[in-house]
Amino acid sequence: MMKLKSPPVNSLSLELLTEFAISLEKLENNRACRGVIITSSVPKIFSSGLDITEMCGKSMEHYTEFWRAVQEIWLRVYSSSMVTVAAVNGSSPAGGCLIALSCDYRIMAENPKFSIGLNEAQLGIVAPFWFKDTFVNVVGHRIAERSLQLGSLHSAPEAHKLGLVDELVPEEKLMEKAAAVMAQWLALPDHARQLTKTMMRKPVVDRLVAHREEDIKNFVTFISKESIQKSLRMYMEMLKKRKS
Ligand SMILES: CCCCCCCC/C=C\CC(=O)SCCNC(=O)CCNC(=O)[C@H](O)C(C)(C)COP(=O)(O)OP(=O)(O)OC[C@H]1O[C@@H](n2cnc3c(N)ncnc32)[C@H](O)[C@@H]1OP(=O)(O)O
Repeated sequence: MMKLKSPPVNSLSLELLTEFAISLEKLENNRACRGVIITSSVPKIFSSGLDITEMCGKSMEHYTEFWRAVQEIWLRVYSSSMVTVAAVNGSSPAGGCLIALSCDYRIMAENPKFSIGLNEAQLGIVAPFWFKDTFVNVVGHRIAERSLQLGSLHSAPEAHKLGLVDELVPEEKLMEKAAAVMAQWLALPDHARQLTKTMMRKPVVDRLVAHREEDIKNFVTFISKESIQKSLRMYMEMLKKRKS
């Protein structure tokens, strides 16, 4: 099991992304480990997505390093040879949702206050093509298009209805259910499951691998624009005001 543990809201900072990638690599290289459940140790939050402070007021070099780390975590989770189950025990916007979408199966706590989705448009930013591809592969084109354009965050019941999460369970049953799903997936021979997963996901993975440097350049150019920096600053202020 891998628990995201970076209070208060599991923002995906460069540090957390790097630790996460190293842990996944260790598990991937351990032949005895055939599956991983990804969850959070922060109450009510799975992950608040990318750490916005990593994308605000920093140097081009920093944005480059940060975006490479975001790409890396997606590549590792999406193309993992292990069975990956997301036990979504709280809200999971944007980058948090991407991690869940990249797993083989998503179980979410049945709490209507928890929300999940790719809300980038609400921040005035655009979800990159590989976020979009991952989303389309889970929910289909029409639902992804509407949800992405509106930057929708869906409540847990709505997310289940849309197919964004596979199952809802009472919060206290989440880990038990995740373990049961894992056992079900692990009952199959690894090689058949792994080859099938690769066949289904390879085109999307290959697309980023082929355009990785271009994608980094696009991100750095986009995020460095003063208009985008202003949108992100305003969004952070809104988050802080909402609190007070
Ligand atoms: C051409 C290529 C273009 C590429 C463009 C870029 C694509 C970028 C892709 C992905 C983007 C992202 O992932 S952006 C992150 C989006 N995340 C969100 O919108 C979530 C924002 N947060 C919330 O809605 C809430 O915080 C919460 C629901 C997650 C939790 O609510 P709660 O009430 O429990 O907590 P607070 O809101 O009080 O937050 C506590 C504390 O954390 C700070 N915070 C929250 N989220 C983030 C974040 N994502 N990054 C950094 N900091 C965050 C919040 O401001 C509070 O800070 P203070 O205690 O200092 O006030």
